[in-house]
Amino acid sequence: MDSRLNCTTVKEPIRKLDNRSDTGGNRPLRLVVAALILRAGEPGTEVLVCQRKPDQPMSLKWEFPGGKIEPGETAEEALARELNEELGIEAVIGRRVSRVRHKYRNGGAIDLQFFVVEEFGGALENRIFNDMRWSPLGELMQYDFLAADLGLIRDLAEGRLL
Ligand SMILES: Nc1nc2c([nH]c(=O)n2[C@H]2C[C@H](O)[C@@H](COP(=O)(O)OP(=O)(O)OP(=O)(O)O)O2)c(=O)[nH]1
Repeated sequence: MDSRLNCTTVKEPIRKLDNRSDTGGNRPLRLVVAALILRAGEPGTEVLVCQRKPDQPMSLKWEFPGGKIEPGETAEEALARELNEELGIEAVIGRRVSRVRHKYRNGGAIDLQFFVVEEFGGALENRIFNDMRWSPLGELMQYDFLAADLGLIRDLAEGRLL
């Protein structure tokens, strides 16, 4: 009997299981907050969209500014801190409009909450993004957004959320 063959047949399912856990199975859920920063545009509302840098994971994808909640922070505190770090503004965090859970193939699972920001102090400054633009809500589908954002993007573009 060929024991090496047995070894191979036993190993294969184990490798498959390991891959499956890479998709988020046993990694901690990351709590993330992001902002829909709105302004009155012509003819309708515009929202700030940001592009990830070429050297970041999920490079050049578009997202909303924000990041992970740190221990001891509320969602609103975390978002205000991230917006200050990323854009140099003092944001007034408004109502939460959406919450989704998503599993990324290599990055584990995230719990993502979106808040509206209609007021902020200071001048917007791009500190970390590859690009940043004001987009009319109806044009959001033209950007290559992160997968977790796609449901929200569709709702915003079709006027169902705001
Ligand atoms: N800020 C933000 N993050 C988002 C959005 N959609 C979405 O899936 N994410 C994901 C990307 C990241 O995995 C995570 C946010 O983490 P982060 O901003 O603190 O750090 P990061 O991109 O360097 O990610 P990481 O490598 O540290 O996990 O949430 C979004 O609209 N805005």
